[in-house]
Amino acid sequence: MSSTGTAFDPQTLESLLTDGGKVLTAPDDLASYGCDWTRIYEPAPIAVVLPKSTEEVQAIVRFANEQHMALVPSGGRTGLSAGAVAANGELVVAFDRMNQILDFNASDRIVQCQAGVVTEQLQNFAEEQDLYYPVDFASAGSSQLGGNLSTNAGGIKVIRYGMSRDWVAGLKVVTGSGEILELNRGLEKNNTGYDLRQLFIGGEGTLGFITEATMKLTRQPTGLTVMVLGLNDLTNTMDVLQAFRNKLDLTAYEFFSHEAIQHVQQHAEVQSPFETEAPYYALLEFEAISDGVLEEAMGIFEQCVESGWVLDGVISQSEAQAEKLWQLRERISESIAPRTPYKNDLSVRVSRVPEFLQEIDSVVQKEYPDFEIVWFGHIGDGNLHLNILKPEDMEKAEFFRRCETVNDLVFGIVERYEGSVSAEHGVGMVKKKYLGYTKSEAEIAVMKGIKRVFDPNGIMNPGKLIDSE
Ligand SMILES: O=C(O)CC[C@@H](O)C(=O)O
Ligand SMILES: [Zn+2]
Repeated sequence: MSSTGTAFDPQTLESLLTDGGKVLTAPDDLASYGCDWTRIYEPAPIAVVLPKSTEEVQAIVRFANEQHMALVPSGGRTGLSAGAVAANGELVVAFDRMNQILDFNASDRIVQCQAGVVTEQLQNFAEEQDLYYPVDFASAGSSQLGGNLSTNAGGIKVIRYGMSRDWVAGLKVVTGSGEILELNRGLEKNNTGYDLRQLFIGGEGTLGFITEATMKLTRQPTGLTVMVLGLNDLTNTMDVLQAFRNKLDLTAYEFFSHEAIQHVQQHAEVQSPFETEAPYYALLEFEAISDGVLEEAMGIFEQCVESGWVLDGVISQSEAQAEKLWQLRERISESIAPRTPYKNDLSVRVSRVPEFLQEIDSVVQKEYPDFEIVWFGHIGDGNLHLNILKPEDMEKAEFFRRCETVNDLVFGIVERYEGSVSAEHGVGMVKKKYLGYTKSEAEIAVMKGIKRVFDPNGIMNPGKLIDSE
């Protein structure tokens, strides 16, 4: 289903919004609410509806079923796989007005949020309670919880804290058939059969929409200290990771190329970490809870230099310095955005990263001799972001066509290494046709069966993740 079956009347829809939600139809609103950060597809929604409550979402879903109308959920619109793009006359359900923190329980250490709560809002709330919400990424200032959960967002602290999924104590959802389900209700232990909450996390809104989430919080980290190391070889990154990981609990282990830093520096005032120029860099973070931990870290650093893996390094002496060093990594994506990058978000098991990296790198060097390649990623989780930048004088369509001709080679390697074609960005429209490189036919058939149970009329975010038939 791609568009409304009968003539759509915004007023009829608005009359169902009894808690103060509203409907927008102005061209500017359609353009901004109908797309995400992918910019591949032209937004073309029929309207945008901004509900205020779960009951209003339920009314919208029931209305859409009656009208045979497709719905697309919209959060902070920071997605990179076109999971929240409305390009086919759909009704966008935007969660901006469902942005309340509803409840907090200090002894359970859980906080109940509406789906439109912004990641940073939750992080700040946790801090006010002297606690910590550890899922973090560069788009934390605009991404919303509902979108984070629908894509099971990861980010820069996964090595220590896991993905969004690991922090969900409960969910309230409206299914595609218009039922409200309350899943898990904040329980730590609940072995009563299928955990339906997990289907909605990473489900990209194809089964139903998350309207509320009860999130776990943890203790705040102390003495976070950042090291940036210059490396002379891609594969040394893993030797360095192992050396540090054997002795320290890292809270992050990221890597990026010299080209990535150059883009950040052209885009913003961010200093080089040190004078020695290195082809690749690793950024690692740990809690320096004592002088002993710092000494240990310095000792490992020296060993890495002696082994010839590390060319130079810097360690933060204050929170402000740590934040500056993080900018080198966190601002990469925004700095290359104007070059309309073709994105790959690949993962393999950590032990297989060195070989995998080398194979992918040699295919990429051979197949894209005239394109600029930017490597970076959460390498401590086996997650690589490979961005191919569009030459300024090439048409967008021609550029994407050329990049797609190499996909079978790249994803063929991913398949051989039993990796994933989408580590943390979801599938959406962009990666849908490549799902078979990571999931078997039997798995995809089961997914389609599940979709039919929750969304019998196929109105929930159609065309994303899997096809209904
Ligand atoms: O732009 C990208 O390819 C990655 C974006 C984000 O996941 C990051 O790690 O910065
Ligand atoms: Zn990432």
